Order: sequence, then structure tokens, then C-alpha cells
Amino acid sequence: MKPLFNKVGIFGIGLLGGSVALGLRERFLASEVHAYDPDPSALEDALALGVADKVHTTPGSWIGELDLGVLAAPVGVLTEVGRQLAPYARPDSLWTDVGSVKGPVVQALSGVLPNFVGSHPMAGSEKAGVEAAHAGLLQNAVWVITPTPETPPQALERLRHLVKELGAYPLEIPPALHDRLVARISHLPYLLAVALNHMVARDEHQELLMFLAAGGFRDLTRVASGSPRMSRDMVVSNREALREAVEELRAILAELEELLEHPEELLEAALAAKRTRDSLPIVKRSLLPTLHELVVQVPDKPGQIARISNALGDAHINIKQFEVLAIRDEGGAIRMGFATAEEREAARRILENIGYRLR
Ligand SMILES: NC(=O)c1ccc[n+]([C@@H]2O[C@H](COP(=O)([O-])OP(=O)(O)OC[C@H]3O[C@@H](n4cnc5c(N)ncnc54)[C@H](O)[C@@H]3O)[C@@H](O)[C@H]2O)c1
Ligand SMILES: O=C(O)C(=O)C[C@]1(C(=O)O)C=C[C@@H](O)C=C1
Repeated sequence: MKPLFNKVGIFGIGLLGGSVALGLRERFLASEVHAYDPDPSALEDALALGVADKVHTTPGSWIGELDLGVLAAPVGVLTEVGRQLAPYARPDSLWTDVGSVKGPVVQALSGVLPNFVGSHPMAGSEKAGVEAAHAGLLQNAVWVITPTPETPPQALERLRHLVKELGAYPLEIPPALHDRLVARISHLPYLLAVALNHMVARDEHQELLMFLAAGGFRDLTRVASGSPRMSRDMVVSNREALREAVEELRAILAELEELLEHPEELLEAALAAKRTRDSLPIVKRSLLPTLHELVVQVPDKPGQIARISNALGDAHINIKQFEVLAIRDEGGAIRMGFATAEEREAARRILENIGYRLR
């Protein structure tokens, strides 16, 4: 069968660019993937890892052969990169970007690159570079597409189709609204993660604090481990919307501070927050079908994962999701998801019979 695109170019072959490239390859959506990056080591890695077929450090006539171009460089250079490539691009080629901020990029590149439609996969990680890329990153992710009234309808349709073929869910939102929303759901959390780390680093008991950091601090600050350059560009490019979000948060923090003197009201606020947080479990966010979950307590001994999976495998029970929740000296916990409640109950009986405690 003919792939969706013949030659595809990825401009910036890092975490996101590499993941798009791998998705295109694993799903046979492109016959040839070209990678462009100013960093020769990223290109070497892309070739060695089988992420790209051909690599380039300079734009040139090869761009005219592309059916699809994906800009995946840090937001701060996306506009400049797009403008450099535009003179080479074929008029019937499709162009998009995966940048975390849409307003300025969409405004600068619409009508400059042919058939340009901005987009932003709501998936990522705290790792940077092509070596961390994997096609699964984009699977089941919500992938925002930000058309404007000027967007060519055919280009929009082609991008929607590509996103679905990559295993993600297209969601159309105007660029400015996208930026307002991600300021709250992604950029402010990043800034907070940075702030919390600074607070620890500036404390006279920094070393002691680091020892005390349990799940709470670690979960809340994970994104601070990501690429500082990528994230800096992201928050700076969306600074207007982000400033508004910071103001809102300041006001909320001040309200919560007041409530420290009113424990009953604080409990109400905590309950409301719990309801909000509990209504976004991973399964809903990724739009996967609901799974039936079981949490198994496991001792910290070798062979536990094999013992559990063998016992369930022998009974032909399929584990749809498997997550190690915590590892401590006294043991840990593993969360598993099953397709049906019947399978979960069967798994529960089997694991209880071989001595595990379950939740
Ligand atoms: N990391 C995430 O969680 C995430 C999620 C969604 C979208 N994004 C967006 O994806 C884009 C890439 O982020 P990433 O996480 O893959 O970063 P990354 O650091 O892993 O990769 C960026 C790549 O772009 C290259 N690059 C730098 N300047 C360039 C230029 N002028 N031309 C071409 N390439 C250039 C770098 O050498 C690097 O290989 C950003 O726009 C970011 O906002 C990131
Ligand atoms: O680290 C992750 O898990 C992410 O999904 C990263 C994350 C986010 O804040 O949610 C970061 C920036 C993006 O543009 C999109 C996603």
C-alpha cells in the first residue's frame, strides 16, 4: 500500500521531532524521513537509532521534494526556521509545527509556508533529545490543531488525517484560546516546578530538604527536569497569557493562605480540588477505554514482576496496563489494568491465592 506521504522532513530532530518521525515510520506513513538539525550529534543519533533515512544541516533544494514538513525546533526559533525554509517548499506540500505556543507562530507562518496549519501535541516528557523519542509518546494524545479562517480547508483535513493516523486525537482550538489554555494547564505548572526547586536550592537546609523529597515534591516538579531551552522558549513566547495565569494563581494562593485560619473552609477547598484532580485520571486524559484496575502490594524481592505476570499469563489473562507505583525498602505497589471487570476479579483471585495483598 502507498504511504500517506512520500518524503517527509522533520526540522529539529529532538524529543518531539524524533517521536513524530518514529510514528511515521512505525505506521508506514512516509516512504522517506529527512531530518534537519543544526546539531550534528542529534543527526548522528537520528541515523543510528533509525529515526531518519537522510540528514541535513542546511536547507536546500531537497526541501522542494518534501510532501510534508514538520517544524519541531524550540518555539523561539520556529518562526525564523519556517521563513528560511519557505523559499524551497513546494506549493502543494503540507506544513505544520509542534510548538507549545501557537499565536505568534501561526501568525508568522500562515501564508508564508504553503498549506501551513499550526499544531501542538499535548504529550511530552521531562527528557530531551532524539534518544528519548518514541512513537508511543503521541499515541492516544490529544493533538491540538489551530486553524484560522485563512487556513486552506484541504490542508486542515490532511493534517487531521495525519494526526489520526499517528494514533492521536485531533482537537481544533483557535491559536489565541490555545495559548490561554496551555498557559494554565502546562506553562504555569512548569513555572511552579522551577519555583519550587529554587525555593529548595535557596534554603540553608537544602541538603536535608533533598533527602526529605518524597512523592509530593517529585510529582509536582518532574517537568523542571526537561530541556531548559525548550521550556524557556515556551514560557517566554506565551508570556502575556502566562502573566494572567500567574496573577490568578497568586490570588488563589492568597485565598488558601487565609483559609489556614478557617480549617472547615479549607477542607471544602481541599475536597473541591480533590474532585477536580480525581476527574482527570490517566485513562481519561489519554482517551483510552476505561480499564479495571487492581493494585498489588509486592515485597522488595527479585522476581516479583515475573511471578505476577506468569501467574496471570498462565491463566490467559491479558494485562492491558502495568505501572510500578512505588518502590520502598519494605516493598512497593504495582497497578494493573484489565479490559473487563471479570478479568480483574479472576486476576484478584489468582494473585490472592499465591499470597499477594490487593487493593
Ligand atoms: N518536550 C515536550 O514535552 C513538548 C511537548 C509538546 C511540544 N513540544 C514542542 O516541541 C518542540 C521541540 O521540543 P523538544 O521537547 O523536542 O525539544 P528537544 O530539545 O528534545 O529538541 C529540539 C531540537 O531542535 C533542534 N534545534 C534547535 N535549533 C534549531 C533550529 N534553528 N532549526 C532546527 N532545529 C533546531 C535542537 O538541536 C534539538 O535537536 C518545541 O517547540 C516544544 O515547544 C515539546
Ligand atoms: O512532561 C509531560 O508529560 C508533558 O506532557 C509535557 C508538556 C506538559 O506540560 O504537559 C510540556 C509541554 C508541552 O508543550 C506539552 C506537554
